[in-house]
Amino acid sequence: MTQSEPVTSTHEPSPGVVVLGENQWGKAEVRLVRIDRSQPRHRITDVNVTSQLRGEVEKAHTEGDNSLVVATDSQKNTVFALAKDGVGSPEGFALRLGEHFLSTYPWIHGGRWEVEQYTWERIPTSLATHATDGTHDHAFVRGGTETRTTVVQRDRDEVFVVSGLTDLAVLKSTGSEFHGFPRDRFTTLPETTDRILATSVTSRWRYTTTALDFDAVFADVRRVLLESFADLHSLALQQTLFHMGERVLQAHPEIAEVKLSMPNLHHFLVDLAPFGLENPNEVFYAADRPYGLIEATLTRQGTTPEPRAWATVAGFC
Ligand SMILES: O=c1[nH]c(=O)c2[nH]c(=O)[nH]c2[nH]1
Repeated sequence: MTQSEPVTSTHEPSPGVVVLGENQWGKAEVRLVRIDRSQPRHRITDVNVTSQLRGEVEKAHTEGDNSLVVATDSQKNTVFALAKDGVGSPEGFALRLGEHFLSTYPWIHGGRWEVEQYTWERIPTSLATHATDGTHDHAFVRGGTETRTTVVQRDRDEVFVVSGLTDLAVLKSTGSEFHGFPRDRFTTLPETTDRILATSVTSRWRYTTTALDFDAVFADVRRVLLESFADLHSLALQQTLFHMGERVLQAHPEIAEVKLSMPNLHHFLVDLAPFGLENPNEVFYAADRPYGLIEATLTRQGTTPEPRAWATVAGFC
């Protein structure tokens, strides 16, 4: 082909029939807040719910036949209606949504339900009328940046549950080294035996059963992640990441795989020498970008991978 030939004229009509592949539909990010006011001491549940269904709906795509399409608006309404009886754990709520849709509609064979949960803590108070433990009965403050997550997927009777957390910000002011790495003509990073180690942990783990107290397991996995981050004298963020994931698998047989994504949030020592000042690891510039990005999947040896559980969970290797 020469440059003067029109490109479109060289194209043959595409052979073959176009068929619909994997598809799902639903309502994304239904922001649901439920207040349990059965006691004077209220309890708040604050979640972001995405419901998506999978079923025999080719004709909706190919012919505009909506007779089998459970409207995304109905899915949103179902999220609110099921919350009337309480939300419970994110995993429990997602499993209930799945059971509701599959038992209501015979042609729906599966789906995906994602729940993010935000934490609220009670505000301290000195009001004797409110306080049972020095905290308010119905006034809350958002707790940190951290979010609890779950993605439940169902394919008929098969259930996959991948839970986790995002944006768990942690920092060690010492107990971290990084040296021994290869040097070439572009290497400028000094070796260090004492640096700040800071990261924002995103982790997801795959459960092998649904017969769990999901809230209790989540709380313990979070504890293990924090303790293992703190405990290890780190020679690299990679070593810290592996230690954290290993401890989770050791503590929780009901978890088959752990994925971790941890940015290395660099803290650079500021050169105060121009001002005639020493800086013995005290004053740092906290850079927000670029950052190192360390990611890994950990499993027990011999574990059968389950790619379907992870297929719609983005952002990990
Ligand atoms: O813990 C670290 N791991 C690396 O791979 C790396 N690379 C780098 O420049 N600093 C660090 N720190």
